[in-house]
Amino acid sequence: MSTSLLDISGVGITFGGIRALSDVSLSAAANAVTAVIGPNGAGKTTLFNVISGFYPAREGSVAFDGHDLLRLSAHKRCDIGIARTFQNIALFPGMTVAENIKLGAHHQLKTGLAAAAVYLGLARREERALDRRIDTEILPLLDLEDVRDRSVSGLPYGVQKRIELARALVSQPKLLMLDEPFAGMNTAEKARMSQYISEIVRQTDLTVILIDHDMESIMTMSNHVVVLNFGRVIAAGTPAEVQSDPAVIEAYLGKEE
Ligand SMILES: Nc1ncnc2c1ncn2[C@@H]1O[C@H](COP(=O)(O)OP(=O)(O)OP(=O)(O)O)[C@@H](O)[C@H]1O
Repeated sequence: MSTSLLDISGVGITFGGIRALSDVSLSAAANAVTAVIGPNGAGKTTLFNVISGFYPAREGSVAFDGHDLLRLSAHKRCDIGIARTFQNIALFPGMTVAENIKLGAHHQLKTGLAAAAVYLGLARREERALDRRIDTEILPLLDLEDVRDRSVSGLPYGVQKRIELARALVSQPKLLMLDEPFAGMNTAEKARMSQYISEIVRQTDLTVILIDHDMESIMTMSNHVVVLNFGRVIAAGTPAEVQSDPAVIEAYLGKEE
């Protein structure tokens, strides 16, 4: 049996009168891909915001790698190995690809990039080690070597999404949360992105939890799928299991009269 890295149990959250999550429990197996799907407004983003610490959940518990996550600040959650990408591209267009990726590690540098810029001894060594890791590990992993020194602006959308993935990976997270990694992509870009994610999970000990609406990508690349509807878990299992689950079919297609 696979061990889980993230265990969510009985999480609930209410905004005004809206019950966004109700008694949500799920586990993300270590070194595997768990997808959270569901119709619009089902609570997927809210769940991500609870895990990453943007929303405070007062009901339930979230255990991550031996930590009681709900007690920790969002910043501390980054420090213990949780990274996240966002639905909309949030790169700095005037900076190079390597510079953008480097920003993903800034909170880990003891000396900070500002100090590194003035070449203090420790800062310089730290920055060199980071540059080396980006060049030897991160860029090859995502086939970004050729665009290393290119400005991000003007690069194709699919490449920019890969740079975001690289920026999230540079902090060497244990858990990577991907918010709609396939949104806005064409079929070829989606296929490449799902191959990259699968390959990274295969080559490293990374655990991925993602939310998206693209069923084809999710069903081909996920090990485990959790379905939310109206803030509740209505199904969980392998892609084949959830696809044939009557509650899931009803949530997406509506009940036949
Ligand atoms: N900060 C907030 N304040 C008030 N209501 C919120 C807030 N965040 C989420 N909600 C509500 O919680 C419910 C779940 O929203 P959420 O964005 O998590 O759904 P989702 O599954 O991510 O939807 P989508 O697929 O459309 O992105 C919705 O009714 C939404 O309006």
